[in-house]
Amino acid sequence: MRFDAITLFPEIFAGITGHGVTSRALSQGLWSFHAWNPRDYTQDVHRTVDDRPYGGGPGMVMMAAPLEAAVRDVQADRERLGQPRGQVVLLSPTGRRFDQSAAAQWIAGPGKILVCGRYEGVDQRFVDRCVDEEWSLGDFVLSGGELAALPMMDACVRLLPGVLNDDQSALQDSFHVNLDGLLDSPHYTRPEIYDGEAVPEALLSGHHARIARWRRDQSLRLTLARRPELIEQARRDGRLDKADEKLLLGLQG
Ligand SMILES: NC(=O)c1ccc(N[C@@H]2CC[C@@H](O)C2)nc1
Repeated sequence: MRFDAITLFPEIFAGITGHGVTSRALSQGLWSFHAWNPRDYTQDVHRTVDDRPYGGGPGMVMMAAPLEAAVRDVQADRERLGQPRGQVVLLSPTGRRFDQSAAAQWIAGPGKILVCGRYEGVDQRFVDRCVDEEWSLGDFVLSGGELAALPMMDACVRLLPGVLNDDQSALQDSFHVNLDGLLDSPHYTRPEIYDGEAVPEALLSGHHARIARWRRDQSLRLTLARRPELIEQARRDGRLDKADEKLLLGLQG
């Protein structure tokens, strides 16, 4: 999977290219990353990438020309390497909401070209001419598209075969956040007694079926309390078994 980022601050991407499982996966060739700075595609001595908004208003807007020139260079680079084109994505609060199923869809494709805006936004003519999709991390405003692109890239890379091996954090079900779309159960590690607080006895039993049942019950309780709609979704998808339904019946009364 190849990710390209059009960004004024390539160093931000060190957050995933330089640390942790995503960094190791990069060095193993499980994915690739290239940053392209619009400032490198300016013609003037001041390397201008932004200007004041027509119609007035606060702040600055990113100009179309440097952004388009960068996107065209990415596409030419992919073509030169015989790689598929890849969709141009603008990170924006007005975009479609990213989630785990979006990550699963993204990794099925050739890899996105992520346009990371700064200031108040980007010239609409660039959007009309070059952008295929707009995606949002959530209903909030960030200082730059990079801060939405990073988590999306991380969620995708973790799903690639070979990135998370079996004994790392629980294998991700490709459709939902944690094991089959329920919220994760609580985690504990040494010491067994922490400031007088013990680890739940089930987890010390060494009885795998009992441990799995305890974790499942914890997930169901937490999901019912915080995200009941995920219970409904699991029920519709037929992912709740009889023991699950029995527990839920007891909780919901
Ligand atoms: N919720 C999000 O995913 C999101 C994405 C981008 C963003 N800010 C950038 C800065 C200027 C404009 O290009 C958009 N804020 C929020």
